[in-house]
Amino acid sequence: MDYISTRGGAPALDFEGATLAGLASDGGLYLPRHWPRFSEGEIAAMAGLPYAELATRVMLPFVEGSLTEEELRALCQQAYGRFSHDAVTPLVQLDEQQWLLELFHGPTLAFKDVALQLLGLLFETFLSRRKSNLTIIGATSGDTGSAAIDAVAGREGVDIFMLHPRGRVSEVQRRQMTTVRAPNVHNIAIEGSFDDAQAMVKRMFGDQGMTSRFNIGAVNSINWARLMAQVVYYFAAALQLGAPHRQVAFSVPTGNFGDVFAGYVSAQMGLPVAQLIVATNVNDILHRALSQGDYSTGIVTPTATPSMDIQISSNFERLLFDAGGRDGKALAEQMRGFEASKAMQLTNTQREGAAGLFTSARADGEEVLQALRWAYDHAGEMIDPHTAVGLHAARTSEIDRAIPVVTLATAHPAKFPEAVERATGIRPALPSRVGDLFAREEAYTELPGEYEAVRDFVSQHASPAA
Ligand SMILES: Cc1ncc(COP(=O)(O)O)c(C=O)c1O
Ligand SMILES: N[C@@H](CCOP(=O)(O)O)C(=O)O
Repeated sequence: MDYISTRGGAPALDFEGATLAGLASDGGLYLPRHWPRFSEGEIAAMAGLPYAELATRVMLPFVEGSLTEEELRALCQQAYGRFSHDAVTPLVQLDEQQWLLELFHGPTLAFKDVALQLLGLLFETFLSRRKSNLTIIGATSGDTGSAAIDAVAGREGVDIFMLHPRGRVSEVQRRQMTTVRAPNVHNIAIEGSFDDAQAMVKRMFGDQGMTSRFNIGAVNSINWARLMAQVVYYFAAALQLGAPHRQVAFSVPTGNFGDVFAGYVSAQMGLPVAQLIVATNVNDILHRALSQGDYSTGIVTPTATPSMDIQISSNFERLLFDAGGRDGKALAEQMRGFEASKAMQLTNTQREGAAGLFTSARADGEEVLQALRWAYDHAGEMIDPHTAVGLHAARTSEIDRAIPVVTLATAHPAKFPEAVERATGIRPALPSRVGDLFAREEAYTELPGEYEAVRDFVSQHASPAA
């Protein structure tokens, strides 16, 4: 399988190359040249498989040429062996139509672990083959940071520099990053929003002064391997609910558009996905883009769902490319316009391509609290506020009653105790597996929201390319 850039100007790479490259050299994002498709019989044969085996079957076509089936299986068994639930991503029923897919049973309590536990192992495998090293530069609104740090802390040949927007992540999220003491982990709090941090990360991939000295790599969902691993749990959920013989809809709390794009990929692979609901908080650029074609940014508003306080959604570019006819040159032009004006209109082809599968909804602060309360009062489930954005969208969307609707439960409620307590009156306790988080000492560097400051810090602390 080879991978092409959404902007048409970078060389095609194999899976190993795309995983280590992170972002394409033309500023685009890598995607498989074509979507592998399973037959109905092949999907039916996946029912009941243990998660690591299902992951092996679903991801195998994507890693062809870079990993053997046995190698992939061994990595999946190792990655998913660290989850605290045997099912890895268990499904919970809320009422006749509504379901939750719990994605927070990994080491750092958010859905990011599902992909990042595997990505850490993929890096290790590929770097040892190449006798090479990697300088990871990442941006986080709270959850990617801790999951990536957990996945690579102490690993040979990898340095990680993780930028978070100062004061805009929850205390649990911050501590999960800043209390990890390993010489290869560098936490940086910058002034500004997640979007500012993400823009600096992308700029570093295009900075020749940096790329000539360091092997820059990505752990954000700009890295294709992240999305590939997230496709698996759509299969896991749909198979339990009767796929391939029954359609299933998903509601996905959305920020950077990575998780919901993984759902789109599952549909391209043959999973009977009836609908993907893109659920946003008041930072609703994606809701406006999908409902009106208007992709124009505003000021990022801080909310009780900080991980989704994002306006520039990296992976939306992947959808615009695929649903818009895979015209890299035209998309590069469109993205250049967007980068200059921070606004663009979707073309008719892009809107029609997306409309087949995607709908969208937006939840304000009060609606988030109401959804949290409903889950607790009605089904006895304590959910986190991001999940509540998804649940609000699921319950207010018009979907045939015969189709189950699965909301992705993207984080453990104890990561956001204030919002949960406000809605339910109960403060959720941290699971014992995160240990003495509040007793540990924190360490991080504060930098202004200026690219040059971050670049100089990375230059001083990273290991030169090997
Ligand atoms: C808890 C939580 N929910 C939802 C999201 C949104 O996911 P995505 O960025 O893949 O759209 C994030 C951050 O990405 C998150 O951390
Ligand atoms: N919500 C994310 C933002 C980064 O998204 P990613 O999926 O592209 O890594 C976070 O928690 O950091």
